[in-house]
This record gives sequence, C-alpha cells and structure tokens, in this order.
Amino acid sequence: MSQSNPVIVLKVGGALLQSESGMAELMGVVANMMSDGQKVIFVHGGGCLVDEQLTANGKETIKLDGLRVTPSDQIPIVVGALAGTSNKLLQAAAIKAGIVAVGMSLADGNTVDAVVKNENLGLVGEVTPKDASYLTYLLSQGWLPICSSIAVSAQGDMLNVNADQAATALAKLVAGQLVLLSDVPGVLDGNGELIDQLNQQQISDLVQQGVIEKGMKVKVEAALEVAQWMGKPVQVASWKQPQQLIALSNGQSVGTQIQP
Ligand SMILES: Nc1ncnc2c1ncn2[C@@H]1O[C@H](COP(=O)(O)OP(=O)(O)O)[C@@H](O)[C@H]1O
Ligand SMILES: CC(=O)N[C@@H](CCC(=O)OP(=O)(O)O)C(=O)O
Repeated sequence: MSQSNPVIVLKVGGALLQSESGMAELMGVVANMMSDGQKVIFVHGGGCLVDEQLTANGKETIKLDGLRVTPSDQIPIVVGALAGTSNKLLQAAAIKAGIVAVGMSLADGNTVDAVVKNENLGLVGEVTPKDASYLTYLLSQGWLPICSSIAVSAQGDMLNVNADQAATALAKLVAGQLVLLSDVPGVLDGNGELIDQLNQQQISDLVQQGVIEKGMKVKVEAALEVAQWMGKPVQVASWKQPQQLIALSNGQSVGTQIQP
C-alpha cells in the first residue's frame, strides 16, 4: 500500500455497532491499513441505536424517503445516540485495536457548513464541505478521525444528518475514496443477487421499480454524487467482510461499484 493512496473515507452503518466482533474485526483491518501508511477517516451512522433510544423514551419515528423526521423534542435523544453512544462504541473498538482515535462530529473544526434541509423534516441537516484543516491535522498525526453525523448550523441548532450524506461531504472535502459499508453485500437486484456495477440510468430505473428503496436509495444517491464529483467509482460493500478493504485499497472492486 503506498503513502500516496487517496484518503479512504469509510462509512459504516449502525448495524455494525450491534456487533462487537464485527467492530473488532473491522478495526483490526483498519489498524493494519494505517500502519501501512493508508490514511482513513471513519464516518458512522447509528440509526438502530436512535430507534432504540426513541422507543425507550416513548417517541415515535417517521422516515420520509429514508430520512428520519427529527422534531426538536427528539434532537437531544438523537444527538446522545449518535454523537455519544455510537461514536464512543466505535472509538472504544479502535482503541482496543491499538489505533489512536479522535471522536468528532460534523460540528467540529469548521469542517462543514450545515443548514436545515427541508422544514418538513424538522432538525435534519444538509452539509457541504468547508475547511479540511482539522481533518488534515488529525491525519498528519497518524490518528483516526471517527466522525458522527451530528452537525450544528450557523444559528446554533443541532442537526441530524444522514450518515451517508455526511460521508459524501467529507469525501468531497478531502478528495477521498468513499467506501460505504452496510449490513448487505452491496446493492441487490429484485432476486436478492449482488449487482456488480451500476450507472446513473440503471440506478434511476431500479429506484423507479422499487428495487432500490429506503436507506439504500439514500446511500446509492450519495455514492453517485461523489462518483460524479470525483470522476471515479464509489464502492457500496459490507462491513461483514472487512478483508475486502485490503482488496479495495489494492485497486480491486468489491460489492457494488457505483459508476460516475
Ligand atoms: N436493492 C437493495 N439492495 C440492498 N439493500 C436494500 C435495497 N433496497 C433497500 N435495501 C435496504 O437498505 C438497507 C441498507 O440501508 P441502511 O439501512 O440505511 O444501511 P446503513 O445503516 O448500513 O447505512 C439494507 O439493509 C436493506 O434493508
Ligand atoms: C436524517 C437521518 O435520517 N439521520 C440518520 C442518522 C444516522 C444514520 O444515518 O444511520 P445509518 O447509517 O445507520 O442509517 C438517523 O437519524 O437515523
């Protein structure tokens, strides 16, 4: 692995946080990659932990097109689950794997601009890349940034950002190689078979047919946005096969490749 590889922006979905062995295996692979000189930024979700905490607090969840409607009385619970528990679970797994990890959120270090996405969604944020200095400093120290998808607007409102969209902004900011790891091997067709490659037209057809829906629709659209921005493919794969990351950093394709 060469020092000149682009930064890998690795996004993991919330289901990973419910698997101690999954987190340990993935962090083991990341530790090896980092000791070979590969720079990595971790971005995480935690939708299932948010679900659990909202239910425990007697709150209902509504999702529109894969995004959680976030009323102001729910934001403290969402922030606690994502910037708190989820972030520290991953940081703990990283430390156990011997990695020097810095837990952060989108609100730290002037990294992104955040605005309310759409009033109908409540305190849901849309983020755009702003200043890479903080991340660049952490990477220059050989540390692993672990970023939750909580942002703060210029008006001081805490905002809930979909984690695939958070990863999109950070990948653009550092011109990194985006890898979206979920609990499925990649994008599946109507028969549940893995699709190796998808372009914009195929994505739009599968979305229209209802084959790609909910969280996967948000994910694939985030991947396509970065693929087109960078002019190179983005991978959607599974955290259940962390060795695939090594193959990926050696230039091989794993999971589903989203084409520019
Ligand atoms: N065509 C598809 N292929 C794979 N998964 C799909 C598809 N359409 C919908 N999904 C759903 O999307 C989920 C992944 O999105 P999401 O739950 O947001 O994952 P994560 O939390 O890892 O970001 C899968 O677990 C599956 O339930
Ligand atoms: C606005 C919005 O939908 N935010 C997401 C943030 C967490 C997330 O994206 O988690 P996964 O990656 O595990 O799906 C949520 O509240 O669930």
